[in-house]
Amino acid sequence: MPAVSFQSVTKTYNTPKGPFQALDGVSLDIEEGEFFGLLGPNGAGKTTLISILAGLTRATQGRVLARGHDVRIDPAQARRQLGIVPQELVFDPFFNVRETLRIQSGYFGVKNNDAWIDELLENLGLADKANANMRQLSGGMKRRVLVAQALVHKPPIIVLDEPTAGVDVELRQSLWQFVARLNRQGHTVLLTTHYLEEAEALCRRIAMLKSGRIVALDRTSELLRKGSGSVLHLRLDGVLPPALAARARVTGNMVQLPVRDAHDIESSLAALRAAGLQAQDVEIRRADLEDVFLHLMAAPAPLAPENIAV
Ligand SMILES: Nc1ncnc2c1ncn2[C@@H]1O[C@H](COP(=O)(O)OP(=O)(O)OP(=O)(O)O)[C@@H](O)[C@H]1O
Repeated sequence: MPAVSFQSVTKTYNTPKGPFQALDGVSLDIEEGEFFGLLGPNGAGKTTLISILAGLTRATQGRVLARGHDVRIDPAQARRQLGIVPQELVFDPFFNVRETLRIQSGYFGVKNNDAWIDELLENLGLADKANANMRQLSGGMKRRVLVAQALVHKPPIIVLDEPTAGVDVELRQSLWQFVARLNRQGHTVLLTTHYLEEAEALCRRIAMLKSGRIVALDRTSELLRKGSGSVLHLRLDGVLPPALAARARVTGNMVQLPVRDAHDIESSLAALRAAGLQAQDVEIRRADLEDVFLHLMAAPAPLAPENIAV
């Protein structure tokens, strides 16, 4: 049985301008014990998908199961399987950190949970803040409490929606160490992130969403292998010829050009010379997940579900 199963999930929001389809037939199984990444640009539908899993939003069509429990038919059991770290910081300002975690424990019917609460506080660098009032904490500290809150009932499935947005390097590292440890202990992890290097380092499989559809779903290593091979990095004063500009990523005078092989490198440099341009600081690097991501996001239309390599 998969840890999470999204089955032909569709979501249409009613907006003042009329219906808006945020998800269009998303099907996806996440296996028990997987570290799974959900990537996509702003507005792709990631949070909508997670909100449906969390029971906060209703799918217009389709089914979502958490360890076999339908989030619509059996919401309490489904919710118990999940520890969800939301994107937004929402708290009751009247409690301190320990009280906040005890209340959350009680909500899930977990009693005498102080040993685990202490372990969470320790691992998330919150031990000295246990008695601090929530409103006294910095944004980064509040985010740590959100993570602790999500984990307080030792959920088999941990869902992290952009957990490292606006978080310092120290917390990022300790958070990932802790989540990786929980994953090794058997917890399933579903992560959405804009930090592609995090997804590349942590996730065994990745789904990429674009305009509410899955445009890629594969092992991270396969996505990297199928990606554009290598990338030619160079500095250029001048305007790229149109044929190269169509496939290049340009930031100021830095140009990144996906290349397949030595011949492609040679012909790209020759095209620059022919245009009277002098490339400087030329370097060839292995394509990373960001290159694959940008390549897929630049594609004109998302793939129909039946054309996706699984
Ligand atoms: N309650 C809502 N009513 C109407 N439209 C909505 C609502 N919530 C989300 N949307 C729209 O649905 C689309 C998907 O939004 P969603 O928040 O799921 O994207 P996302 O991939 O999580 O983006 P981000 O990376 O910015 O968080 C967006 O176009 C968004 O504007």
